[in-house]
Amino acid sequence: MTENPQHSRRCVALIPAAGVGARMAAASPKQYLAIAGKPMLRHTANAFLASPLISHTYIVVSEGDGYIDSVISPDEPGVTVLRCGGATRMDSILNGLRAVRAEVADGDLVLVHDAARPGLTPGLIRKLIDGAGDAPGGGLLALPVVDTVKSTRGEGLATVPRDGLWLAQTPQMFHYALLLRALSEAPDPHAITDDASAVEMLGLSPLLIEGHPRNLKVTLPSDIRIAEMYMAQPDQE
Ligand SMILES: Nc1ccn([C@@H]2O[C@H](COP(=O)(O)OP(=O)(O)OP(=O)(O)O)[C@@H](O)[C@H]2O)c(=O)n1
Ligand SMILES: C[C@](O)(CO)[C@H](O)COP(=O)(O)O
Repeated sequence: MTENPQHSRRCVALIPAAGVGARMAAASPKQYLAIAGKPMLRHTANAFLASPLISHTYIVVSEGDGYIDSVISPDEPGVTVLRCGGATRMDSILNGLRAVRAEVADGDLVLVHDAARPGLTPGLIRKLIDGAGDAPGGGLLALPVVDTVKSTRGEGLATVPRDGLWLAQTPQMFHYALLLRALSEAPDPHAITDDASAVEMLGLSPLLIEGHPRNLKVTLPSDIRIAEMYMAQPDQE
């Protein structure tokens, strides 16, 4: 039973999981690497399946993906695998949005979340929906920058003032119609690395909701042990 008493709109998850994990340089795509005894993607899907706020979860994988059926059983309730992954993360998300057009209403909230962020919890999902579910520009989990930021973009080394700087996480949550429009109209979708950027290009300002370090994106081999440490502390947030 999905908890949704005060809204007619539903909340659905869309997990882009069609990457190759080049920076991880593993034998399989990183979303299938074992973390605390389970494939990374299983942890990520479980966070949404355990949330009473999420009506359905869609997972976008590459057309020739040979791993997914051993992680998500084809008849598993509450989750649908879409074999429409694209050349980039944004292509995969846009393909996924178009694939579910008949099942998702324009006013439904879509929570786009990286398969590579297995530390997500139902508590963080609720925090995002409660904090930004009614915001016209949607919202995303993010962490304020706590280190000094250096830049080598210009001549020599420069320090970038860190006040007001945040590191974007996912889920990034928007009404279905807005996100579909933003990604479809983005002038150069391959130049943007997150969904909020496309929404910002429409002149909207998604709300930043403080996430948690456990929700890190597992990108490099050194991230695996960090993720496993957090997996050992279930539902810390
Ligand atoms: N064409 C792509 C590229 C990425 N992703 C997904 O987007 C998420 C975040 O991307 P990233 O961490 O960059 O994953 P990869 O692209 O696999 O990693 P790399 O850049 O190291 O190859 C991941 O869950 C990844 O599976 C996707 O669905 N389709
Ligand atoms: C969407 C994201 O996780 C927000 O930080 C990030 O932009 C993904 O970047 P990647 O290069 O596709 O991993």
